[in-house]
Amino acid sequence: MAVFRDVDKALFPIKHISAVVKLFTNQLDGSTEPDLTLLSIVTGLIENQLTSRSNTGQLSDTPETNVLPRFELETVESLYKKFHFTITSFIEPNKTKSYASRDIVKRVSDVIWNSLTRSYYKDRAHLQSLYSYLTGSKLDCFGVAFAVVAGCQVLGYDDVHLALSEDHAWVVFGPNGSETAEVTWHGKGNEDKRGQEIGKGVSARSWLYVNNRPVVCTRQMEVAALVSAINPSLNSNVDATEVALLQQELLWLLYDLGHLKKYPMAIGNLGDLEEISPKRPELSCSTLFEEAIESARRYYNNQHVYPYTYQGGYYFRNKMYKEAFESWANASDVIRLYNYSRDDEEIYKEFLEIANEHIPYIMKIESSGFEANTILKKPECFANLLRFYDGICQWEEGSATPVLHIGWAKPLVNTISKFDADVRAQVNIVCDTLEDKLKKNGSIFNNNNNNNYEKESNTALSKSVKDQSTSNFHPTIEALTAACSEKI
Ligand SMILES: FC(F)(F)Cc1cc2c(N3CCN(c4nnc(C(F)(F)F)s4)CC3)ncnc2s1
Repeated sequence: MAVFRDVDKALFPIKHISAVVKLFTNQLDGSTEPDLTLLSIVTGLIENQLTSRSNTGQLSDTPETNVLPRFELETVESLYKKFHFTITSFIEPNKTKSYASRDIVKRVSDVIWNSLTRSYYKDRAHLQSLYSYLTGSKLDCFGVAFAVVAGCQVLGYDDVHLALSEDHAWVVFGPNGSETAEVTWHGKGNEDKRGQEIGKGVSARSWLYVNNRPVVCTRQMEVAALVSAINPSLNSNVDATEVALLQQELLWLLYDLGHLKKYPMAIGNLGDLEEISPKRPELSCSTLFEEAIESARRYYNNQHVYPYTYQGGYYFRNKMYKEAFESWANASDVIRLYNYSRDDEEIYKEFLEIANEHIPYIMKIESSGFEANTILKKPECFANLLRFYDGICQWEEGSATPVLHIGWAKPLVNTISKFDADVRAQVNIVCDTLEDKLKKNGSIFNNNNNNNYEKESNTALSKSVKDQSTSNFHPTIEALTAACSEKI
């Protein structure tokens, strides 16, 4: 069995974060494939020891934060052997160096699936690593997919890779990763689709499958995924500083090696950590959020929402409200081309919180004080808000499941009415006539497949609000702005 290389064994017993960074550096030096099983056990062991109630007292009094409790090689080795035995006792290794088959992938998924604890709280923290699987027989949705890929690596199927959307994970395999397979569950109360191909049904247009633009991982990006999945939370208010520091150091290592280039969420995670405790002043967290957006635009056809909500959240926390509106409007421009489905709850909650918590909070602040430079006087803020709401309306259009309900309307109208008439008047809303739309989008009769022609229509509002740009507002937004202008 592939035991550990001497250069890695020499780092044990691990007592310091720098030893873990060294282990990852060795594993990522390009001499062999990084060992997903080894790295997931080590990070899981550290995370679980430092975030479980048992030893919160021990470490907090050490002066420097990088000290860890001793992690022995034997502990890691015995867990490694246990995983190796679990997988190879059910499935024969790939002696012929062939591609994995759907049957093999499904059987590895079954080994993991059938060895999990019968029923447990799936959304709990710290259930993402092989340490959790091997010591507690518990994994979360991401953890099952990761374990399947690690299991296939143990068997010698190096064509099986992790594919990641913003809220789901599956695997690709075969020549050029041309085959896809579900290997884990998603959400609550949904029948799992393990073994099936990805996104053939109505789910094809749902955000959950990001219009078939997932992050398809290399082995090194799978290491980035396990590092991103490290969860430093001790409880909902406190993080274990050593775990957060370890995650940040490992993300910088992966960033410097170029393994985050095509992984927007990992760059966003690093941006969040840098905002809390900057390690690289020359690379500000706002630059990292911009890089995440650039990556999503360049490699994923701008079909991902989170890069914009990472950036919007940063601006909001730092009271940069005008910039936050622009990020959120850009996030909305992504979601407008999707059809909302029941699997998209996570992103629905994200937009709901922005529309019904963050924006009303900003309106309250901006309209209470004597803010000389208030955003209520800025037409581009009004324009970006309309673009934000318009995207959500268009998201709903042609979807089987409604998005908006009365709870959305009150904050929406409240927000729009906070802008003075003269400010609103500066936003040119020139709507196409129907024949213009026909010319631009082809026959209206092809919209029987749930308004696809509306899905293609581009809202030109993103252009400067001053020029005579045309825009295709959703009727709701058009009516609302018309109602406002009547009030002038
Ligand atoms: F595999 C699944 F199913 F878990 C889907 C994935 C999620 C995720 C992630 N996340 C999810 C999004 N996430 C966000 N944190 N803040 C976010 C924002 F709202 F501020 F944008 S989004 C935390 C990290 N970070 C790295 N990789 C992945 S792969």
